[in-house]
Amino acid sequence: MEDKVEGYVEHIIFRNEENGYTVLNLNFEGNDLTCVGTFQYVSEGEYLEATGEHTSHAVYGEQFKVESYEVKVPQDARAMERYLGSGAIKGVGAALAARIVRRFKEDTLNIIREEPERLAEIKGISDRKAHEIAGQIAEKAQMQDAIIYMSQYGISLALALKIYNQYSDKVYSVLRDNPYKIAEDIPGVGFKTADEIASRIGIRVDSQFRIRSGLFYVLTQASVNGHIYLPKDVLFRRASEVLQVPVQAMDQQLMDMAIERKVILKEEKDGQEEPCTIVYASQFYYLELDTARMLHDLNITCQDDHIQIEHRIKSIESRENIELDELQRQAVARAACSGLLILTGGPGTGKTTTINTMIQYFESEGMDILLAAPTGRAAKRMTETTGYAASTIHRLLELSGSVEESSANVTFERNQDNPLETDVIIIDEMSMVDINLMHALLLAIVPGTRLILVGDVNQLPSVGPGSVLRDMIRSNAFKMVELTRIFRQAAKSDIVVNAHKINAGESVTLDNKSRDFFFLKRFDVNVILKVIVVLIQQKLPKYVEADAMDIQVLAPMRKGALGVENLNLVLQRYLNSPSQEKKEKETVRGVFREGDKVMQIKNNYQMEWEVRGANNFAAEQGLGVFNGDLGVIREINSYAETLTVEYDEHRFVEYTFKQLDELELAYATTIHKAQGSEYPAVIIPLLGGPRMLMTRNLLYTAVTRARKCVMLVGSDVTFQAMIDNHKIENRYTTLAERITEYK
Ligand SMILES: Nc1ncnc2c1ncn2[C@@H]1O[C@H](COP(=O)(O)OP(=O)(O)OP(=O)(O)O)[C@@H](O)[C@H]1O
Repeated sequence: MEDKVEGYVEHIIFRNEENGYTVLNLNFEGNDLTCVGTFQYVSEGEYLEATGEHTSHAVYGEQFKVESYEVKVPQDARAMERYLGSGAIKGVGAALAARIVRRFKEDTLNIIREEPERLAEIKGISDRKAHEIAGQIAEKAQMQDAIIYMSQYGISLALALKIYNQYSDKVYSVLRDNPYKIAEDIPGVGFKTADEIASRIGIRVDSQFRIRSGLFYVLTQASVNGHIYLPKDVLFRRASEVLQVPVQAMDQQLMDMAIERKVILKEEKDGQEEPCTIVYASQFYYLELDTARMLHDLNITCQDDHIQIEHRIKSIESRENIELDELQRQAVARAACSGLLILTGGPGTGKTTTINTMIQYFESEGMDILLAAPTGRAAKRMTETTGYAASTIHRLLELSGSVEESSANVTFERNQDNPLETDVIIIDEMSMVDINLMHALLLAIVPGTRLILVGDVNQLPSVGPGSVLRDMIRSNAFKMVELTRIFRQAAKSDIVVNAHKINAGESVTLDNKSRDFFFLKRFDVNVILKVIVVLIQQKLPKYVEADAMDIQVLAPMRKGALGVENLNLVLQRYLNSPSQEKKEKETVRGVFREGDKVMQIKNNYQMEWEVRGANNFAAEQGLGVFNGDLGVIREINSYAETLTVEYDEHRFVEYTFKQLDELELAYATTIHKAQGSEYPAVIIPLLGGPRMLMTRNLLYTAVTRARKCVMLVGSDVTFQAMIDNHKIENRYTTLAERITEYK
């Protein structure tokens, strides 16, 4: 039976800001009642009239299930006092609320609204404060109305608050005229969300705003897949699928967007006979253009005495007791007299040895050198192999403000106004650097500084848009040394030798006579899973003298029986099975358990870590956990709602349960995620997969992640098919063209 109750919101016990589900205490004339329901907007101290049903809950006892409710303007003096003094109005506490109401009685709210200056009659309230209080009350009412208005179009409370904060009272006209604007203005809101809202509001499918927003959405989506632009016909075709609107309706809108400089249109040959129109989101066009210009400005050749350079290199060789090969020597000499140099080569071709000699060279010249790499793990490896401190590029540029990385709106303290003060900058793992990061890096480098870019162009391209290293090489505009010889030391390793074979498209002998490269032919998913467990639990740790946790499974895909998600479930079950002693935390994406291997999946420069000494004292503290960092869950505390992970070098990081979306199980990871990292042993399950994905450079990247042992498990047919699939991911980029225009 339906009932009505009314009273003040005494206390909000629980609230889900996403869907508005709320449990609160309602107080009416001294009696407390627990109410449960969906409240779009509610705050403590408000007076509610609710319709619903009295129920009895087994654990929580008497409750009122709210069907609908109305927020009432407080009518009597007591209600007003409670409302004002609830803490909802900044600067007004219970005592001040009591004084205000004592003076104005039932007229309090009317007076605040109509003649706010009269509040100043009360001791302790200045004219300014009086207006502030009135402003807050008006604002609250306005916000409440706006949220209720938005809720009729299915807009969640959390989103409604964001929208309101962006537009305040203009929210009505924005939603009525062009709801697609929210996709442009509010971070985290995409075309799809805006489109759903628009359809509920009744915006026409062929509205010009919808078409424009859809075109822009398709361009943005393309950049998520690495592209800088799209050919116009590809853009129209994809937009037509998304919007379900014929291509003919799009030309006019695209022209308008070009006039507004939201997009840039260019005629480009794009590898074809006839030039075709290509479309950039403006931001990307200028990213490439500026990057090309800055690269051009850095690319100066200094006049140096070649004989002296050779002499200096020789003395380093004799001091270090090495003999560089001709190309390595050329690389060092070129680095000495060029503003910009690219050094490439596969595994074991002597890149690190060359970098080390360059460092020695510049040091002997008294120059300052900075080393950096795109990921935390790559930077750590660079530090280990060179013996000099290397940082991430983000850290080098002193990322500020935002927790998020790799998006265009990240800001850096180091930029054109505050450039890096150094003579030489060496960047490793250049293949992973996307156009945003390259642009940011170049902004912080003044011409005259030497920039040395080191990488292996056959690795997978950057996750973010662009293919900077490949395009720079393709432009032929910069000095480059490509190391090709595999050194004797490295040639003993079949990992290195086979990686080069894979890269050259040659067959690899799979007779398991190797000491570090094995192929276990298995064709049944369950058998493969079992083999992987045995390898990690029993065989590999001893073989490579490492902990089971350091053996990394690398899979091509996330989905499927041999995808990362399923592998992690299986491996968690076997390698860290549930037990009384291990606490667990359930999340939407599965269970985390003490002892689990996990990975941080985004850069978080604000996250605190500490190295714990005796008695758990913090012996050292610092900031920053990076995308790809691997650790082990040491403690789950369900009272404090925290989960503690131990990362390399005994760094402990405490996550609140709310931050757990930054973590993922990491017994297995994708090959893409492993880029820039190395592990003592890797296991690569291979059993079919989409041709688009199963490429030569994916296999090459996976194999080159292993230091001591590669263990492939699965089908040799898939393995060979990957070697044969030399389809380099075709990215729509024009950095090479822009560079050439500067030549
Ligand atoms: N000029 C040289 N003479 C003799 N040995 C060399 C020379 N240059 C490098 N090496 C040896 O070859 C092996 C590979 O070299 P290095 O580690 O520099 O290559 P790399 O390209 O950085 O390899 P990776 O990418 O696999 O780390 C090492 O054992 C190194 O000592």
